[in-house]
Amino acid sequence: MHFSSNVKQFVLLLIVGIFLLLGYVFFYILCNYYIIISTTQSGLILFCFFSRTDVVAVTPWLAPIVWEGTFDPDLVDIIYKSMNLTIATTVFAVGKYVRFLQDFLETAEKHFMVDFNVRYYVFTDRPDDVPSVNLSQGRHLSVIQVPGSNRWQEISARRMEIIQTAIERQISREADYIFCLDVDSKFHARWGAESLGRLVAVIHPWFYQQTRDHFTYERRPASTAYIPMDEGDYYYAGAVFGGSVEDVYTLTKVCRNQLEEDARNSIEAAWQEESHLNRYLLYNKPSKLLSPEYQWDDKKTKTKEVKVIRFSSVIKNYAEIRPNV
Ligand SMILES: CC(=O)N[C@H]1[C@@H](OP(=O)(O)OP(=O)(O)OC[C@H]2O[C@@H](n3ccc(=O)[nH]c3=O)[C@H](O)[C@@H]2O)O[C@H](CO)[C@H](O)[C@@H]1O
Ligand SMILES: [Mn+2]
Repeated sequence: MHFSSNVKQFVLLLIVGIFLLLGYVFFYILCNYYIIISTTQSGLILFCFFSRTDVVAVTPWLAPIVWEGTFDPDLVDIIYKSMNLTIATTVFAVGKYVRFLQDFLETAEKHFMVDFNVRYYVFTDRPDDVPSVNLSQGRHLSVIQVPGSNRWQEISARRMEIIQTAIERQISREADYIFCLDVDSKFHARWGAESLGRLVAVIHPWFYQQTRDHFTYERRPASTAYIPMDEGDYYYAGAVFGGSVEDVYTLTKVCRNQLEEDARNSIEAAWQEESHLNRYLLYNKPSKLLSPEYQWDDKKTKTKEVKVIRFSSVIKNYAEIRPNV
């Protein structure tokens, strides 16, 4: 009798122990892996991948921040490729910046939205100098002539107005999503459908480890791009923004109006359209953020969090390439 009550206690303890162990394993898996079960034409697929603990992968308003290791490229492709989407890509090559087009387009063909319908819209004052690059099936390129300027600040800032007009005239009928990118850049690795969202911005590579007081927002209240010292979420790069064509249309329209209002008041924001973009995104939160993997700078030494550089600005001689200094 005495012996059997000990056995009972032992068995009970064993069961509790097993449950605790299972709970621990379950909790560990929950915290460290994403497990996704998906039904596809070929049946049930189990996706299981390790999550990152060295970077923050979500904003305070619960928008994902896309880092390598926070998504499964195979799953993303299965979901998005069946939708037959078209992605517009705007790129400006005004004046001497046409020289960047070849590398930009050739590397985009290798890495940007591979197997999707892509429409490049190249805005330039030198249409004859646009290189002919072999495009894969489902990919198109339109050249749109725009005026030149003797001020780089104006070329950079006028992009908002020109993109807004191009969306109205053409892009809204031709694409579902849009990315607006700097031309002085190259793709190095996959940039796929994980980047798609309603309103998408990229965290600037020089500021992702900085606190808000170091952000180079426009600080003069006289500008419509003004952000007070105690506000701001991230410092976004002007070289990459995107989203649904509709949402990007609103963004470019608002930024364009604010740039024009500033011009009427003879004030130019510290970083032109980048300042206005930051102001817009403070009050219209992006639904997805891209990590600096999607906008690196070749001048910057790679940091340990950045496992893969997907797109980066090339090193350029500003004095030689820009129309003014
Ligand atoms: C990484 C990043 O966020 N870069 C931003 C930054 O410096 P950046 O040094 O990247 O500016 P930038 O010289 O690349 O100019 C921005 C873009 O404007 C176009 N362009 C410019 C000058 C010219 O003569 N011809 C021409 O076509 C071209 O597409 C270029 O990529 O500040 C700029 C001005 O505010 C923009 O906000 C850029 O996006
Ligand atoms: Mn640039």
